[in-house]
Formats: sequence, structure tokens, C-alpha cells
Amino acid sequence: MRKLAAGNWKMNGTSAELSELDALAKVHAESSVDVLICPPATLLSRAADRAGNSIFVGGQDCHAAKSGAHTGDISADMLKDAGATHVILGHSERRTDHGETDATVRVKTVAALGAGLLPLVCVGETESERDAGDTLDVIRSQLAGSLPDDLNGADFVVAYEPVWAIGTGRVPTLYQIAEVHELMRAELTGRFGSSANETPLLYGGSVKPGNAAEIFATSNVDGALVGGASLKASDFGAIIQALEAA
Ligand SMILES: O=C[C@H](O)COP(=O)(O)O
Repeated sequence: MRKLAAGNWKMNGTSAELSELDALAKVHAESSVDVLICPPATLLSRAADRAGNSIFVGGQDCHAAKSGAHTGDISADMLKDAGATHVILGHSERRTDHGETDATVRVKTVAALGAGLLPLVCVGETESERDAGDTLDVIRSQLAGSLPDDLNGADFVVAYEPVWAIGTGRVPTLYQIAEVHELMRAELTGRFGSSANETPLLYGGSVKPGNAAEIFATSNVDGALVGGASLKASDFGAIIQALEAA
């Protein structure tokens, strides 16, 4: 499996920030890992044009329906048409801000696959769930509910993002990351067989140039989903380099 460095720009970036993408595309044209940028939808088409063949471009969400009366939403087919190859689904900010449940994520995953997009399905515990000792149960349950049946492991990506680590500068210990990633690999193998060895398992939550190498050296970590540090080509470039070296 190829490793994946994914950048989620969230609700950041206007035309001016496309220069960061240009800088990345220049430096990482021949990367040994896959590089993905998920800009806001308003930039998707232009980002796809400028990313060329060296960087994948993805959406940050899609609607479960192919089309219809859903003001403000975007379908998987529309993302694909705009040049996307991937889509983030079930990010904790979608779960919190828009009430998305595992069932919502599951139908969106089906829609994404139907449009030919590679879904990055996000899971992660809140701080109170971790404090209560429920982390592994939460992850197990989110994986079970968010992923449809009969998948091939190569057809999707899972991102483990502890909610309390997102944008906070706080990162789980390497042991905690390894524990969750081992559980995810085992759960996916139980469900999808040996093809689960082809599922990239990303860690996300305050990944920076300074901590990327040790996170990437952790067992069953195949890349990262990066928020804040993906907005600057120099920072994201350093994270990509750490993944290339891992
Ligand atoms: O999608 C990305 C994650 O939410 C991580 O964000 P962050 O790197 O700013 O903590």
C-alpha cells in the first residue's frame, strides 16, 4: 500500500492560498507517497487544475444523494466532476457541527464509492470518552457503523482523529496511537479479510513537522490527516518528507 499524506484545509483559503498548492506540487512532483489536499469546495476545481498529476485533490464532505433539493450540499458526482479523487467523510467537525451519525457516514461512503471517489472515513473519541476508558469501544463502534459491508480494503482509508487532539497541540502518546491503530487493523481484518492490509490507516490531530517522524514510525500508521499544518507548503512539505523517510 502507498502511504498517504492528506491535508484538510477545512474552511480556510481563497484564491491567494492556491500558491501554497503550487509550491507543494513543485517540490513533491515525484513523491514516493501519495499527497492529497482537500481545499474548500470553492477552490476544488482550480486546485485540481493546478495540482497536475503530482497531488490528489479531494472534497471535505459529500451528500448521500446523487442530486436533488439539498440547498448548499454537494454530491459525490459533483466532487468527481470538479476533479476530486478522494473525499473526507465523518470528520468530527461534521459530526459535531452537522449532527452526522455513523449511519450518515455509512450512506455517504456508499455514495462516494459509487462516484468513484476514495473515501477517508474519520473516527475518534472525545476527551470524556477517553477519560472514561471507552476509547477502544468507541472506535470499534464507529468503524462498525460508518463502513458499509462488502468493502475491499484498498477502496477506502480510515483516519483516527482523537477529537481532543484536533487543533489543540495535544497529541496522544505513541502507545495510545499504536493501540488504536492495532485495534482498527484487527477490526477491519475481521470484517474485510486480508484486504484490510491494504487500507491506509492515518493518524490525525495536531500533526506538525516536529512530531511527524515519531508518529510515522508507529506501528500501523500509514500516513496522516493534517489540518492546520497543511495550510503552509513548508510545514506540510516537511510532514510529507517525514512520511517519505518512514
Ligand atoms: O482533518 C484534520 C484534523 O482535524 C487535524 O487537524 P489539526 O492538524 O489542525 O489538529
